[in-house]
Amino acid sequence: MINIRKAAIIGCGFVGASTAFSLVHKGLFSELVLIDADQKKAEGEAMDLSHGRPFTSPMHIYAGSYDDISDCALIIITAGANQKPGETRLDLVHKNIAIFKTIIPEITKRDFEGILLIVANPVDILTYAALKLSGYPKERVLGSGTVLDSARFRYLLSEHLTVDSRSVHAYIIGEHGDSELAVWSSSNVSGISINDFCELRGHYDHEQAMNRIYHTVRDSAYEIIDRKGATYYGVAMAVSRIAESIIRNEHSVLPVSSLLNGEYGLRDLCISVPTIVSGKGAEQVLEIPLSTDELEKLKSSATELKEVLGSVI
Ligand SMILES: NC(=O)C1=CN([C@@H]2O[C@H](COP(=O)(O)OP(=O)(O)OC[C@H]3O[C@@H](n4cnc5c(N)ncnc54)[C@H](O)[C@@H]3O)[C@@H](O)[C@H]2O)C=CC1
Ligand SMILES: CC(=O)C(=O)O
Repeated sequence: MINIRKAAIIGCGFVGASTAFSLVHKGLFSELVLIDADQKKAEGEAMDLSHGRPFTSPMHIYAGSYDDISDCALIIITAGANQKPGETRLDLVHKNIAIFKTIIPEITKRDFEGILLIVANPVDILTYAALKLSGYPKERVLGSGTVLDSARFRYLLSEHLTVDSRSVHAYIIGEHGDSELAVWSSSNVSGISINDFCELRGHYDHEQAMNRIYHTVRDSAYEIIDRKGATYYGVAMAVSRIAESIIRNEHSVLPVSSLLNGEYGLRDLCISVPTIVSGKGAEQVLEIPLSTDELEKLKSSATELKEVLGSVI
């Protein structure tokens, strides 16, 4: 039986703890299980978060074990090494696949019937690994993908254009990593194409602005890691947004990472493209219109991921 009000977070480091904090504020769940290889860390986070309970909706937060997860509606996996300055996400693959090989069998041993949401990096590779290791139907395993990157993109566009970022509709797709791409061809502000809106706001040097914004988005994690050692607040908010769409069965379109089955001419890998996210998980991958150049970039991003998959799975 699934308890729709119950979730677990596996990995209570910077990202796991910040995700828990964000979920507490959303009030989506009434029970949150925290699991970490370092049990004391999970206990400390559960205590700290619980002390804020008088200020939020009632929620039982505790450090638990895998025996507590079987009735969860959602399990979020943030366990794994993070990037050190100069490391790419793909550099983490061997360490974090080894960690997933211990975590996923613990989950499948229990009668878990909910959704697995992967956040640890490299998220596209680990989402694929979780799918294969679990044997779950493809909808039930998704990665946070480029939801964070797309939020960074919308934020930077909103700053450039002095407009509310919620009115900016634009996606980063592909790998959550160095080969990701911006879908400029359909980017718009409330239906007005991005270049037209730029001109409305007095910006005419499209090429230069597009290059600057794309590179800033793509390199955001490196810039943050260089300054404070890790990124966690942005991703925590992205993850709780995905959780919200799952738990409230919202059918929101979010660029999560999930298994492609021929869409965009790609198959047998997990990569981010706009997807309907509902109580079923990654319910339907959408094929949005792409320019020839964007489709080529998506395919080359997929080729990079396939090469890594070939070396580890
Ligand atoms: N997808 C995304 O957009 C983002 C992903 N990340 C990724 O999230 C992951 C976590 O990052 P941080 O929280 O900064 O790292 P961290 O080092 O602060 O936390 C990792 C936690 O995982 C735990 N852990 C390790 N092995 C475990 C196991 N077998 N079972 C349970 N817990 C285990 C550790 O004890 C630690 O508490 C990294 O892979 C990082 O690259 C980080 C930011 C954004
Ligand atoms: C670390 C990471 O994946 C990010 O902040 O995008």
